[in-house]
Amino acid sequence: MLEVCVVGFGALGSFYSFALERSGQARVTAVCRSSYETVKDHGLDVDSNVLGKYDAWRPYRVVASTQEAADRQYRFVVCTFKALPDVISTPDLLGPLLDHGDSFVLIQNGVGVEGALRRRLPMTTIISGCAWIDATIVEKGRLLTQYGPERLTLGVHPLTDGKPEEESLEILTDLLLKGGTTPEPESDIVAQRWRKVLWNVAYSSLCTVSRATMRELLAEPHIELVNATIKEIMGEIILVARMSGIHTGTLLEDEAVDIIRRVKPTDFKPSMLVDLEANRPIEVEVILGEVVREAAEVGVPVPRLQVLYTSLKAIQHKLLANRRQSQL
Ligand SMILES: NC(=O)C1=CN([C@@H]2O[C@H](COP(=O)(O)OP(=O)(O)OC[C@H]3O[C@@H](n4cnc5c(N)ncnc54)[C@H](OP(=O)(O)O)[C@@H]3O)[C@@H](O)[C@H]2O)C=CC1
Ligand SMILES: CC(C)(CO)C(=O)C(=O)O
Repeated sequence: MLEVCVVGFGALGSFYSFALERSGQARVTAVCRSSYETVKDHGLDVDSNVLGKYDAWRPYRVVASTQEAADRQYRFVVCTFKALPDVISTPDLLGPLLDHGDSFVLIQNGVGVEGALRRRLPMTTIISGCAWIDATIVEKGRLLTQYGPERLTLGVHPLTDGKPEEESLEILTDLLLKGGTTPEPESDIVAQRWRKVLWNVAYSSLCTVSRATMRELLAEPHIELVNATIKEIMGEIILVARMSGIHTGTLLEDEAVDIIRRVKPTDFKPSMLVDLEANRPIEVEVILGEVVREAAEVGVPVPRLQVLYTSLKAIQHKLLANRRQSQL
């Protein structure tokens, strides 16, 4: 049995833990925070389009802290907490687990999420993943719901000396396939992250600043205006990516057209809006901040991204202030 530690037992943490254990070849130590008592005492109900239904599932081990988890070596330490470098860096959050992982796996949105961990662990394998999935934890941590399809693009983040390490990626892909999910190994995960950030910068930001569901954002009276704005926002990101030498398999321009064609006016809320409504910090730095900083680095003007970034920074400021207030 392979030992796996999953830090952040929310929507994606519990979904991929369930899949990993379903492979029959891995056992998961789940590091929980607010859901610790619930998961330990009652387990988790799963209602997933991809993985099926299950009542009161418990991972192999449930612990309340990274300290408690750090009593053994793990083949994979999987990070499925929100990427919030303006709140806490990934190495600081992982704490003692940094010395207990053969490979670290980041399943998070945004670009540049690997940076801080790579600087702390220059020669350790980091697998980076972008999930295309709609999953949520409801009923105070008791129920995982997952709608529609699931896809997880995975790739090895380059080691500092540029040497590729593919074995861990093969093992992880195999476990996830056996567990019933759809991992897609990619040779250039940085490019994949830029493809995904097109969606998140455009739709997550606009839905969050306007507090609109996709149906409200894409409503008939203003759909043409929204689509034109989305194209301009994506155009800025594409220019930054091009100037930064990001090489995607297909043209980012084609990807953008495809994304706009595929989005549906449903009641879906991007995870950034879900976080805002739940008074939780939003992933503004890894979704917008990194792109805006890269734009400055390569000298590309990004006026539309600046406006979105500034608005979301102000929202984040309020969310963090509320949080400090409630902790007093
Ligand atoms: N949900 C989705 O459908 C999708 C999510 N993503 C991305 O995947 C990543 C994970 O998202 P998601 O699963 O939705 O997030 P959730 O908010 O559902 O889960 C995050 C979990 O991490 C926990 N956590 C945070 N800090 C710590 C800590 N210090 N120690 C232990 N646990 C901690 C949280 O605990 P607590 O409850 O106490 O805050 C929470 O349970 C994000 O980057 C997101 O953008 C990408 C595509 C789709
Ligand atoms: C693109 C999407 C909806 C996941 O598939 C997402 O990343 C999010 O809600 O933040």
